[in-house]
Parts: sequence; C-alpha cells; structure tokens
Amino acid sequence: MHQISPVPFYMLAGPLGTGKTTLLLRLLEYWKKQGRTVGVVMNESGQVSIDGPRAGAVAGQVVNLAGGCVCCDTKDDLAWGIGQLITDFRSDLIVLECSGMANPAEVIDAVTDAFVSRMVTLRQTIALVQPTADPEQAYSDPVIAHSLRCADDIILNKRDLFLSTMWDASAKAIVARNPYARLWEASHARLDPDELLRTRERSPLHQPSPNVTVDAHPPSTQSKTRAAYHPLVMTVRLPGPVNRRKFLDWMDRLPIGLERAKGFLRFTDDPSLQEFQYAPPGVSQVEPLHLLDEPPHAVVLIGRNYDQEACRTALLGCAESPAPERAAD
Ligand SMILES: Nc1nc2c(ncn2[C@@H]2O[C@H](COP(=O)(O)OP(=O)(O)OP(=O)(O)O)[C@@H](O)[C@H]2O)c(=O)[nH]1
Repeated sequence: MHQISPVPFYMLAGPLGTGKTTLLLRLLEYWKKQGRTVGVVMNESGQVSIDGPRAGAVAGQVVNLAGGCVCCDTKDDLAWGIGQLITDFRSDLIVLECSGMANPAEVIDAVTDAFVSRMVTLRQTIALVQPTADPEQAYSDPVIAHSLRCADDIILNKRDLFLSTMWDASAKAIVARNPYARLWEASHARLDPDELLRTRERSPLHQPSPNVTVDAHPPSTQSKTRAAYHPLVMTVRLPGPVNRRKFLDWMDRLPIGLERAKGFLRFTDDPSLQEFQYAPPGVSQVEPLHLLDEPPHAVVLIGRNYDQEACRTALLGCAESPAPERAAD
C-alpha cells in the first residue's frame, strides 16, 4: 500500500474580520513562488463561501467547509477535506482558515487525533486579532481567548485603524494571556513570510492538552449543538443584479449589532463582479474584483442583537425587480 508521510498543516484562527483571509492570500503567493502544492481548507459560517473563491484564484485547490463552524458543525468534514487534498490533489502543504467563530482548541484536537495525524502534522497556529478599547473584557470572549491561548504566533493587525494607546494596551493584554507566542504587529497582515513561518520549538502550551481541549464547551463530535457563544449567521442569496444607489444606501445604514458582512454581487449599471466587505471598525466597502469562476451572488451577515429579518428585507429590496413579462401578441 502507498505510504505517505504527514504533510505540514498550518492553521489561521481568530475572530471575525481580523485579517485571516488577507494573510492567507499573502501566504499562498509566498508558497506558490516556492513551488509548493498548497491545499486550502476554507471554513466559513455562511451557506455560501465568500473567501473560498478568493483563495482559489491563488491556490491550487480549495476545499470549502461552508455552512458551519469547523469547531461545531463541520468538524468531521475536516478529516475528509484533508484526505481529499492529499490523495486527490497531492497537496504537500495544507492551510486551514478557521471561520471567525471557531474555537481553535477544538480544531487542534481534531487534527491531532490518531487518524488525521497520519495525514498532517500541525506545524503552526497563527491567530489574528485586532485591538479593542477593553482588552480585559473583549479578549475573554471564548473564540478570542482560545485563539490567543492556542497560538504559536499572534498577529495584532489593523495598525492603521487604531490609536497607540488602545494598541499598546491590547498588545500588553495579549502577552499576558500567552507569553509563549511571538507577537507581531501589522497593517493588512503585511509581514515577512520567511520570518513568520520560521519554525521554532513548540512550547507545551501549544500542544493539545487537557488545558486546551477541556473547557466549558464540550467537543461537538459528542453533541452536534452549536456553541452558545457563536453569533447568528444569515446568508442572503441575491436573485439578480442590485441597484447601486439602493445598495450603497443599505451599506450606509448597517445595524449596530452586525459584526461582519461580506459577499459577491453585481450592479445593474456595471458588468464587473463586486466584492462587498464590512469588518468594523473599518468602513463598509464594495469594490470590483476579478475571479476565475463566477461565485454565487450572496451576502453573508454575522452578528448578535440586530433585526435579521429587517436587514434581509432591506438587502433584498436592493435587487432590481425582474422586468414584467410581455404579454403574448
Ligand atoms: N484598514 C484595514 N483593513 C484591513 C486590514 N486587514 C484586513 N482589512 C480588511 O478587513 C476586512 C476583513 O479582512 P479579512 O482578511 O477578510 O478578515 P477575516 O479574518 O478573513 O474575516 P472572516 O473570515 O470573515 O472572519 C477586509 O475588507 C480587509 O481588506 C488592516 O490592517 N487595515
């Protein structure tokens, strides 16, 4: 039987909208120049993958685990996705971008079990976070706390958007939570990949251990319920091109409880594909984008404490109503 050695596995973790895909695209370019055959596992919580097509434009192969969180709903699919990348696509390196709602401790647990560890060796866990006004409270959120705790490398990203006082207090709080990780500071995840990926001894904190995997949130393979700390995800499929003015109006009035939104669409007055992004505190943006394949036109909205239905109705209201059918002569 054909025996394969485990391939290196990298995990990008961290809360919603902190720059994981931005970093992933940089790493994919780097690995591509090195001649690596990279397989990407892209986990997204919406029913439609938005980041997968962007990564697919650079990487050889992307397996999308959309429609759930890799620590809850799609944990079993992770082993299948890794197996597919190795056996079908001969990937010699695999990188997983966790959904911004995933608990990386659960994912470490999944990729280091007896079965999956024959296929991959966890090489590095990189967490991306952004500063906050109240790091003590914000970094206690389960996803952030676990991301910080499990990481070998932590990137404090979005330097351009935050004042030094908030930045320094956040950096201090991060180091207090994980003094063993290397802390990087960046804008738009601009770092030297050679430096970032340079391996070093893994500290015991980074190995899967009872400290990391046993906590208030039991492994989801035992219970298929979603972790209670996850925000709500809504995917709105657009029936056709949208009216530019109405969509820009909608973008200007996004509800406060919305934590992340992204999607692909077309305007009625422009043939280009458009990418929509909203990751507070940044402003919402819609920009033309070129992809190899046409992605589904949809917007994924993630948040807590906002009127989902009102948001969906307003978004669908941007779609041009189809021209009335002409009566037969
Ligand atoms: N101003 C600013 N924007 C950034 C920076 N890094 C990323 N962004 C933008 O923030 C948005 C979210 O970035 P992504 O890389 O998609 O973040 P993510 O962590 O993959 O998002 P999710 O997968 O949805 O959790 C995009 O519009 C990025 O262009 C940064 O350092 N500064």
